[in-house]
Amino acid sequence: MKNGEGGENEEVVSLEMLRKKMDDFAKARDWEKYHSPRNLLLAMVGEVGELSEIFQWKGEVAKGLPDWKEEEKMHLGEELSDVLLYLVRLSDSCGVDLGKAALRKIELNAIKYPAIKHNDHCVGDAEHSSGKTKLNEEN
Ligand SMILES: Nc1ccn([C@H]2C[C@H](O)[C@@H](COP(=O)(O)OP(=O)(O)OP(=O)(O)O)O2)c(=O)n1
Repeated sequence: MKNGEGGENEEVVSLEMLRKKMDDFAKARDWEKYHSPRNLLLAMVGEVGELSEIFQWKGEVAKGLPDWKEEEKMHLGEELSDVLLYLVRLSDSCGVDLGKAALRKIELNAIKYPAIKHNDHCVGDAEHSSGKTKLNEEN
């Protein structure tokens, strides 16, 4: 079922749900011994490579990928999922609560990069404007 379609089988996907499913998956195959932090990191980087290959040589692509075939989007979803699942598993294997860590990081980002008031001509405090912020403003 697609997101937003409704229906009684629709579940909200949480990081905790993915963490538990990956744990069950590894236990059921006796793969816990292979799921060390280093192995999981390398596996995730490999999947980032596979994800990159999908975009390789295509040039810039429009947001929402309107020109892509359904099967290409399905493949993209699979590679994005591989990266996410290994990241979730890596975090678990390191004893890091990924959801909590990510929320905290968003708060830290907001302090480091204060929001710009709407209708302001000033693009932000020069002290806080990083190269990245300036690049985004130009796009
Ligand atoms: N030791 C392993 C092997 C696989 N997986 C899980 C996590 C990933 O979601 C997916 C990765 O499987 P593959 O290594 O078969 O990679 P792909 O699905 O990308 O297949 P391929 O590389 O053939 O395209 O399976 C895992 O948890 N632990």
